[in-house]
Amino acid sequence: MKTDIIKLATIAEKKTKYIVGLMSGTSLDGLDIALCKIEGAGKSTQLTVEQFTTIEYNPSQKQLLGEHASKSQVNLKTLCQLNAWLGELYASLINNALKEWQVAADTVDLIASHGQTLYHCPKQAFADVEKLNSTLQIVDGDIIAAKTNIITIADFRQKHIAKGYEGAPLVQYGDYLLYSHTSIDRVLLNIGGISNLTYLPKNCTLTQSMSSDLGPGNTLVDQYCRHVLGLPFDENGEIASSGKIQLPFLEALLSHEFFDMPLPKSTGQELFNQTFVHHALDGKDYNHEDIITTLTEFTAITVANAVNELGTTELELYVSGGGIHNVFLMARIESHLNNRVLIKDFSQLGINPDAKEAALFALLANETVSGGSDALPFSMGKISLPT
Ligand SMILES: Nc1ncnc2c1ncn2[C@@H]1O[C@H](COP(=O)(O)OP(=O)(O)OP(=O)(O)O)[C@@H](O)[C@H]1O
Ligand SMILES: CC(=O)N[C@H]1[C@@H]2OC[C@@H](O2)[C@@H](O)[C@@H]1O[C@H](C)C(=O)O
Repeated sequence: MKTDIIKLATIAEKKTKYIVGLMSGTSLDGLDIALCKIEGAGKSTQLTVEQFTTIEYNPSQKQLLGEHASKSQVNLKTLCQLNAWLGELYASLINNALKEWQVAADTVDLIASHGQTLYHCPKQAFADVEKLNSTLQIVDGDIIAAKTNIITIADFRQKHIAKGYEGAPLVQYGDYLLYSHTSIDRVLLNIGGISNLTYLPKNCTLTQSMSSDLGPGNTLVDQYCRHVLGLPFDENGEIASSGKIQLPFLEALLSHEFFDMPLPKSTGQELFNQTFVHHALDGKDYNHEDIITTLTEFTAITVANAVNELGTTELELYVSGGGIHNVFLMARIESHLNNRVLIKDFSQLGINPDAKEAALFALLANETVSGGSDALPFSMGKISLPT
């Protein structure tokens, strides 16, 4: 036991660390594994993604996760089993990836595990939750640590809650440390299941930067494709390109009170789901294409509105997340930005956009172990030891 603590103290002093970051997002598509080389800490951090893979969940795994994610009622027994089973699954996927990359486990300093969000409950969006923000990510760090023999830091969002925030987005910290610029205003947009952005005004401090969720990214189209059309998603936005925008439906979607709340805020599929779409449809019988086109336009408008409301005229906008592959969505965002903002691919910042979120958690683990309070105001994540 003490040897693990001494090892952790040695790791904390290392100038260069190898940290495996893990992320499984709200799309429930698979586990992202990023082996990151991290030099330094705080504002002098340099992060390189050395290896990256996404291991897609198989259909029965997706179904099991889907049955528990964002549901107000679940089977408690299977939830309990899921927590342990995901730990076993993650550990075996990490061990396999390291083997494939020919990386010895004892050269990896830490694993940083986000876990699977099952429920996200910020108090400002839930009338029945008067006093507390709460969020729940499962996958037990002890199982990952014991089965990989690597010290694991997991469950990053609870400290954010404990410090009075909503538990999300956490991306602000990584974006600020890695990408803030002395003379350029930057916006880093991520379009995953839920969309979010980080605003980094030129030469900003952490408190002058801001991250917020913006609303549904791909999740409503994904859910419609999956449940109604039997497709995983709208490949390249082809269905959206073939339909018409239905204005009454669009207006009903945009009338959700989340969009009246000021930034920063956070959300999830607890609010933006099939039931929300059903209410917005209000019994109208549009064809599938029109529904998908309108849902995609809804995402484009909410994203572009948030960027426009920042009030910055000259900025660099970098985009990551699976939504970048949706050609129709990206064209509509550009159009709602009045084509005055140059949209850049996140890879121009030197990182594979698909690896960005997994790398963020590697960076947060690095701060927890080696950071000073001059960089981030508090540590995040709980430490699990292998022995
Ligand atoms: N070729 C493609 N064409 C259109 N959409 C795509 C394509 N590839 C991925 N996507 C979209 O991207 C989604 C996955 O995005 P991503 O992996 O960024 O989400 P996530 O990380 O799970 O979500 P979050 O960031 O909310 O946690 C898919 O579900 C799909 O909607
Ligand atoms: C509760 C939760 O898991 N939120 C995720 C989700 O996926 C995107 C958006 O909603 C974001 O707020 C967050 O993830 C990113 C990585 C974050 O915390 O910055």
